[in-house]
Amino acid sequence: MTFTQELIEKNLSVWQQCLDSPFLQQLGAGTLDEACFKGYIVDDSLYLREYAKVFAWGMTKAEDLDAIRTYYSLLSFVNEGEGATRLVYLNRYGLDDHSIQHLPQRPENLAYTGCMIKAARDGKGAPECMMACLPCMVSYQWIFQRLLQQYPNVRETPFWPLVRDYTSQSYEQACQSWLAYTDRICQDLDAERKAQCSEIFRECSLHELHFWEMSLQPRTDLP
Ligand SMILES: Cc1ncc(CN)c(N)n1
Repeated sequence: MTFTQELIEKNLSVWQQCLDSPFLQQLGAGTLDEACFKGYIVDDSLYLREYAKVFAWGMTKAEDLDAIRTYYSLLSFVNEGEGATRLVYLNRYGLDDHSIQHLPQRPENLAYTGCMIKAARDGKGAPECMMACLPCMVSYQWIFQRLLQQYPNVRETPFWPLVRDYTSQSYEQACQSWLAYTDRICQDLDAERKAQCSEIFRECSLHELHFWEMSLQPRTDLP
């Protein structure tokens, strides 16, 4: 078993709780209150802005071009894929990127991005940076593939563009290459550093769960 397979295995129960969260179950069934979804889209757009900063810290510590290429591919996926989908939803709700920038991240969101940025800023290098950003990318692939199996009719709901982003073959391939890169850079780490990496991955998986739980409440500061 590779290091990342071990990490995923250890955190599957948390990812399963994400999948079982009322927000995602209602999203799959198409019954989710759109006010909650709107709040999620706003918080997630703010989250993705902060997510980019994780790689800014990672870049300052990069020791080779492989690290920079991997950060770049993650960032461009987030910007061109996820960011674009969120913008379509923001527009549907009469909002845009500019009009939400002054809004605060809700506490669970802020705690998550703070944790990722700290891991990349205070960590020794690429392994810590990848640990902070992988649960975000890979848990969504795991969760949304299962959600689509459970609720094939999600295709007929307003939430399909979001689900489609994380269930495409190209997303799966991208996740596989980010995982393979992470396994390569972690293979010679000593036990202590592997344990620290594992802890970052765990914390970020738990933050994912808290983000889904937070999203069941609508934001109260949107027009
Ligand atoms: C909070 C969160 N976690 C994960 C993803 C998927 N990259 C996201 N957009 N937002």
